[in-house]
Amino acid sequence: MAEQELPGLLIMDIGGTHGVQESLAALLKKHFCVITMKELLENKKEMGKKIQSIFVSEFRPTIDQELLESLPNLKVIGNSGVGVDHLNLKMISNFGVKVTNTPHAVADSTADLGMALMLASARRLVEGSQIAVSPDTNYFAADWLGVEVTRATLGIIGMGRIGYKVAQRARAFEMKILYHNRNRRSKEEEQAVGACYSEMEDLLQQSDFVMLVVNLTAETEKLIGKKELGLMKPTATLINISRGAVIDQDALVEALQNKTIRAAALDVTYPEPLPRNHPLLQLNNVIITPHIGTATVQATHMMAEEAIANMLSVLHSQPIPSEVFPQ
Ligand SMILES: O=CC(=O)O
Repeated sequence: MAEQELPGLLIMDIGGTHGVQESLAALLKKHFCVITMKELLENKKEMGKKIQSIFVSEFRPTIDQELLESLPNLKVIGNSGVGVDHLNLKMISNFGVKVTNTPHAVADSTADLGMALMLASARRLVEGSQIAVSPDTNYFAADWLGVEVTRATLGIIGMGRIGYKVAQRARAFEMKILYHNRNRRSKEEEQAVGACYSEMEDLLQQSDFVMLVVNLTAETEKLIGKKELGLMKPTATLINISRGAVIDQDALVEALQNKTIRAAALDVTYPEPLPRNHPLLQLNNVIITPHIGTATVQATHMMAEEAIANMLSVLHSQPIPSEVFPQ
């Protein structure tokens, strides 16, 4: 029997700064004929016809009209990651192409990072580490006291899969957990993690730590601005593991400079990376990590596996585990 040709899959590259890790490429090659962007550009006509799917990893390749027009047989874009704000869903759907994401694979690693940022900011880990390695050995811990996470109040804004995992972890720290979400969780789910539904204003006023875990949409853009920051306690810390644009960054800079809130810990900013002279980088009450919520060996593999399952189900006309639709 003739060997069946594997469906063509476009990826940015293998290895290098913007490429897919070798081990993930090997995983993709088990199910697809992998074609890099360079190979497509070298032979647009022939390669373009072969490609039925695109694996988008770390927002690459960029999906624009020109690329979609050059791929007449494209059926699915498998995004590795949960956030799809970098994809123009409406335009893609006008080409009859489906989009999928990986909400299951990202949840644990992103929730872990949320906890890591909260703890690091509370206990001033970055400053402490800088002090420990500085040539000046004459320092006093009393000059840079942190605050405790244990038994503090955590306000989670966005109680989807990741938000809920944060609540599970926070419970082990005996935290009082408030949450705000479009849809309220069931009584059983609330009780299982000890979380209380709260209106935004109350949550902002009462929380010692406010963690943002919402998707970026037209409704959540600049969700946290001057007014919301003004409601937070001067001792409170803002943690963002969603998308930078959920915060009005100018208002955040002002709040941190004037110390109307204690600190911020941000895995996401706008833009990424920030220009080196950005005021957020000049402040010592801010921790910034370079969008590493899913940057673990385990999560990157699980994301590739989830994306593969999604893409194959589209190509085999089977029910799609995680399809995303234009709003
Ligand atoms: O940012 C990470 C994701 O969208 O999964």
